Amino acid sequence: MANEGINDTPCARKGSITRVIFDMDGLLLDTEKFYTEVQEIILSRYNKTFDWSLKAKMMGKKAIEAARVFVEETGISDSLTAEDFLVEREEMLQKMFPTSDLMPGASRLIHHLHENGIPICVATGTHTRHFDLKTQRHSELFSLMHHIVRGDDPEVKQGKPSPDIFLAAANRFEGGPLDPPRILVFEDAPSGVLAAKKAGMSVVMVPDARWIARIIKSLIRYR
Ligand SMILES: O=P(O)(O)OC[C@H](O)CO
Ligand SMILES: [Mg+2]
Repeated sequence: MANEGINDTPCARKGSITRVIFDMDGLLLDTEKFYTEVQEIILSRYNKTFDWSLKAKMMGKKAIEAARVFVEETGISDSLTAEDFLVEREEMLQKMFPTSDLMPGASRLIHHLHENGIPICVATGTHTRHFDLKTQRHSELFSLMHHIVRGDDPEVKQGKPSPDIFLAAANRFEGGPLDPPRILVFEDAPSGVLAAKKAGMSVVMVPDARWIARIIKSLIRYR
């Protein structure tokens, strides 16, 4: 009777939810902390700090898109190109990604939906090589997905907040064209929420509690 539970949610007012799309980094896998750590290390070299507003602009994007935001927003693009930034962080990330843990509740929710016959998939901005490193300890869970769309998929011309990835993910479910509001997206990133809304889908944002704490602290500081 899982359908009743889903249909009761406020975001399903326009009709019952029939499909679910999951974001991956920071939503199913606790991998956003790796990007944060590496970017803090690199920025400290330039005596700059990595804050939530910059993090929010980078999350969910394709690697090169996020890299351009990083060097331009921090004003270091004269010293470090987006391409060199990617090369520099790669060595650190490659060691971290295979240790990726699941986010709390991710396994339970995926198993619940799968056992109740709700078609589920993943739409992640991450490219295939990083996807393979991040998921190598979680292949059983990801095998429950009907399909997985990654950032280097040819149909994903632009990363989030473009709706490309969610439209591609929706089209790959069986059963023909779907009514977008009846597709529920779970996202952690502001750009991902915007992408899902642009695709006309229902969306639940699950922000990382560690960033919420930082946002609240920064607000208190400026009161
Ligand atoms: O949040 P995702 O799964 O779209 O991943 C995007 C990047 O790889 C990390 O921000
Ligand atoms: Mg994410």
